[in-house]
Amino acid sequence: MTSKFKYEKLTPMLRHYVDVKNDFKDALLLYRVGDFYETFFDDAIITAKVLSLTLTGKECGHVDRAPMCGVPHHVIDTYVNRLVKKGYKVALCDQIEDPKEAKGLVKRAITRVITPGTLTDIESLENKENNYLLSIFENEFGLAMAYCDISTGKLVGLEIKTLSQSIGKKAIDQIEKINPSEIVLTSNFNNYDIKKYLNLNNQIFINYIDFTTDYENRVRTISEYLGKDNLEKIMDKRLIIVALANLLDYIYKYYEEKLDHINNIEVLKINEFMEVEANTRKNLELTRNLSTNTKENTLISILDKADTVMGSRMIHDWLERPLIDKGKINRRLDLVDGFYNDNILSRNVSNLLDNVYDLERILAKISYKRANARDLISLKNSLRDIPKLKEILTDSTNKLIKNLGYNLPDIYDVYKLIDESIVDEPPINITEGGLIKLNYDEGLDKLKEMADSAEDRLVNYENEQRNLTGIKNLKVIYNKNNGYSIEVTKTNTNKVDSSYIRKQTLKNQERYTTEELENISSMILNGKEKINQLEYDIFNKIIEAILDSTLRLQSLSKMIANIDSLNAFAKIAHKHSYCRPEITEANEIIIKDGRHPVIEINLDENEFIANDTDIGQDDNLIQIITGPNMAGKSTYMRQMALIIIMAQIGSFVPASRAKIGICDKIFTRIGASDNISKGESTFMLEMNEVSNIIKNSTEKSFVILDEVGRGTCSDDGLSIAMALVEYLSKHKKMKTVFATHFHELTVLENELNNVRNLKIEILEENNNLVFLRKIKKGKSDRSYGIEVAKLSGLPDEILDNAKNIMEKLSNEDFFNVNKSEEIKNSLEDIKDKKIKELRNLTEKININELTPLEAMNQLNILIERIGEI
Ligand SMILES: Nc1ncnc2c1ncn2[C@@H]1O[C@H](COP(=O)(O)OP(=O)(O)OP(=O)(O)O)[C@@H](O)[C@H]1O
Repeated sequence: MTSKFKYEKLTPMLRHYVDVKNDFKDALLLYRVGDFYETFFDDAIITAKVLSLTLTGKECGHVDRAPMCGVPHHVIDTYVNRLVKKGYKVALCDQIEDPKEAKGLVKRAITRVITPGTLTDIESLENKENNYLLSIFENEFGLAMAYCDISTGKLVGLEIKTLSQSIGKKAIDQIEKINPSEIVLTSNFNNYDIKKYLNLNNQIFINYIDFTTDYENRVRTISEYLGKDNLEKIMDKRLIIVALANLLDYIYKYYEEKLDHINNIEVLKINEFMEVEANTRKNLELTRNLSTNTKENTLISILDKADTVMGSRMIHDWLERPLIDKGKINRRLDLVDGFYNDNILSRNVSNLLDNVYDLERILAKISYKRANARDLISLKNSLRDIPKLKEILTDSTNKLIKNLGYNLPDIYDVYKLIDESIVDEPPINITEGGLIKLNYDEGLDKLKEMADSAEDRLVNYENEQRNLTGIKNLKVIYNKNNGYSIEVTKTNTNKVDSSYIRKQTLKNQERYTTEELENISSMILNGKEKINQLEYDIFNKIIEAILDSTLRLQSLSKMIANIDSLNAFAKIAHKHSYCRPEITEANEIIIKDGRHPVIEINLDENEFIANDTDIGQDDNLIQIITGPNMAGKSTYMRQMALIIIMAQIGSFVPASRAKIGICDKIFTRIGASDNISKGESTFMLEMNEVSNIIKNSTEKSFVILDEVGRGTCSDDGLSIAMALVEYLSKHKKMKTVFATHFHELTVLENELNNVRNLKIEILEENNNLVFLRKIKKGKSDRSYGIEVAKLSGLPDEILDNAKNIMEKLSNEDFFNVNKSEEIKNSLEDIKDKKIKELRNLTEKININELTPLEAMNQLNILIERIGEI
């Protein structure tokens, strides 16, 4: 508040506003006044600007009016979401007593504080992804994370215990996987790598909370909010206890009541999943496309064919964490197989799931008491077909599918409760009646009967008054401010009865009331008020009853997500002709007719050329791929990695046969996107990544190296690449594919027994290249860079000159003469050619035939051409 407004002189309401604001200085304060949420002073200026609203003013006890802006209460969620998405924290201050009963200023208090991680409005959230609030805690023993999606109730804890120098990197990989919208850190948090990462990713909202050394207090917090069973699960994980307690404290700072749907902590052991580091996830375009940063043309866009949003979120989860346990992978594959082999079942399951809404988020909404009757109807519709789903699954001849059906919890009672109580098309508002069906509550039915008879009385009374006065157009009307009145046109006022009491005079009408009308109207209005209140009470009881079934509903939504995800994998397997991979614990990857799942669907049928892979045995651990630019080297290497990941999340794969030896980690060193903003040069980044691969890979890892060594001059690059392959061959046993334009590397096949050469074939036809895209054993002779550059439309002059220079470079004598002299000569050649062209041009100009304008244009052209020499 600017100093020109003195606190003492403000009106009582604005003084209270300022008091509340002082406790929530970092938030925009929206303050309920009647049917509006209003905001004042500096917050009003910001809010008006961000939301493009009109900035007005309010009398405030000073000469100047206080800056003010407001939004209607029924659309508050939309406005709050917009503010939060722009990076603001918003505090809502509500009226907590009925204004009619208030003596003096209506009591108000903060009821919600909304930040990106605590957003719960279903409409504003990306429904196929979780919206996580993440808490990180680190001490000398390691680092822990606890994260929660308040809009679904998913709560996870994990610990990272590793060498302190690599803890930051590992934590950043997890942050990228979790993709939180908000992070809670303790005030003493000082991990340099993470802080640097968060600074660069400034779209993540950061909150600092006080650090407490009182460990017992942290334990008590968990016990209070999650109960003893959850506490027991993590009793030996002290780091998670602190991170989780901090998270719960933050969540419950603004939710007074216990949130029933946040009731279970899942402990994630990160070494039970395949390690795919952040840059590899990016390079392989698992969930984000490298060029547009959207989901378009990513692996998730292929895999996510779930019918429910819960299924979509589960597929996302699976893709973030591929499995490494053969049994677990096969359990998923067996079920996908079950759906794959029963097309009718798969289609029927899909049709039934299509009617299921976001059960997790509806349940969460019910839990934090923000559900309306329409949400209950969505819940009812989602539950309607569950018995049918159970039936078709248990009817399956496949035992595993049968079990999926048996395990589905029986939830018909919740369906029945909503079906019997809530009208089919209820209003959004839950305080104005019209929610509860007839015959559900005897008391409510009686009140409604009485209200109906009062309404009948009103109709009769209106007729009686018309007869009594002889005024044919006399009407009994109702409006919100004045209640019921008898309305008579001005021309008829002389006919009204003497018992009529004048209430309101309008331009053409006069409005009256009578003792009788007052009686009837109070019967109706009191009746309505009582009905609304009773309906609201009944609605809340229904909510409580549904909340009693929280655990069953949560287990149902998990199972639905699971069934949906497995069935989605079966559907895509059919659609794109994938095969079931054989999972082994051996070290080899054998793929027959493998395809790149994303590139193939962007091409016409059969246009994608399938290729085989055989890697991992003692004699073919390292494969050096040479071939022209554009031939398909990167595509081939990426497709191998994607097929491995797909197999390990339990999906069928784009191939006609695949034997996948489980990989513990996948690393890629692809391309060189500059990282100057992070203070690293392209070459430095390349070397850092290679060094990280060498340090962290095991014999179970799969590594892609794409053109390592190209970030520096060719002699240095080649030397590094060669030394690297030699080192990998002698000291490391991971499966490595290395695409390169250093053809000299292919000599290593003869020298090292685990190195094999592969090439991608092309045809040269009439001076043109035909890409065959077929991988073969052997080495390629040239890169055909100039021919490929020709396809890009580079000017002929450059291409011709490049050929010229290349010929000279390949001439052995070239190294004996001064290189710069050679290049200078070649540049002189170009200069001569240009002078010749200029002379030709001037010879063609006939000055006598040119208009002054044409002469000017010619002059311009000549000046430009001379400038090029
Ligand atoms: N097997 C294939 N079948 C059909 N088209 C393919 C195949 N492989 C690659 N392509 C097409 O060729 C394009 C170039 O492939 P890719 O980027 O893999 O070539 P590259 O050899 O790595 O090239 P460079 O050496 O220039 O990086 C791809 O974008 C794709 O459209």
